[in-house]
Amino acid sequence: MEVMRLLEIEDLSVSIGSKQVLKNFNLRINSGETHALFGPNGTGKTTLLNVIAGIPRYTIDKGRIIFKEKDITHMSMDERARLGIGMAFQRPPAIRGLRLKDLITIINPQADTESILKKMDFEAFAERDVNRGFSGGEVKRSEMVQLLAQQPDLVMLDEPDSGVDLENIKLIGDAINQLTQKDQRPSYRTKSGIIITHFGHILDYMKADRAHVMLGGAIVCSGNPGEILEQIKKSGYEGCAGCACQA
Ligand SMILES: Nc1ncnc2c1ncn2[C@@H]1O[C@H](COP(=O)(O)OP(=O)(O)OP(=O)(O)O)[C@@H](O)[C@H]1O
Repeated sequence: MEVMRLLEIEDLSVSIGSKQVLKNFNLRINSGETHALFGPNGTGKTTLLNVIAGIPRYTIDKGRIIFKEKDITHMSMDERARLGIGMAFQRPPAIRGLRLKDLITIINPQADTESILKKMDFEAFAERDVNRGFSGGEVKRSEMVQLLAQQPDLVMLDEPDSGVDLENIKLIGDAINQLTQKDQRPSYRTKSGIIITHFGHILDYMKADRAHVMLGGAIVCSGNPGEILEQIKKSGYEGCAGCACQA
């Protein structure tokens, strides 16, 4: 079967202010694959996801982002979302005056709001302003609710497990598996994901096909998620840079 390249990042260098964050960054994600991203604080993981989503505060110094065979490097966030890119942010803002159930309808007028809220055990939040006064774990579920409404082809999650309790992490893991079609046979899957996680807790509840270690704004090691986590625990991120994994 032919493998379809969903996302291809080619030799991407990105700065914010005077700081270069991503350096000659390369990554390819095929349709149906879910990748985990590890790396120390400040190494550029969030920057990578923000740049793929199209947040405009960054300067692209060189390189290209190709999504569904289109060069999206300079496309607006809206256009990227319409093309099928969705993201759950690490610290999304509260939106005063917009109820969560109305945001779901804006995201997708055809969305089955009731069943999405039920799936995330979030019915009680439907009438509340988006993320306003939500606890850290509730914000994560609110982000998942929005992604379930959007059903993106590439779902990007920035630390979906941080601050989430043991029961809700299972709900979030189930939702990620649904979004990335892990209930289907691998050859039938078309949806893909990128998940940033520090400790890998979410990986006990969802399936990732591949993982990468980022260091200094580039990928230094790639391979099986479980094996890479073990390697990081054993020899640290720097140890991964010198390991035998395929970079
Ligand atoms: N507005 C800004 N001005 C200057 N530097 C910035 C700005 N925003 C981000 N940075 C820097 O860019 C670098 C990469 O940040 P980024 O948030 O991508 O890292 P990260 O790998 O996601 O870290 P963490 O694991 O802590 O979330 C950091 O050193 C950060 O301080």
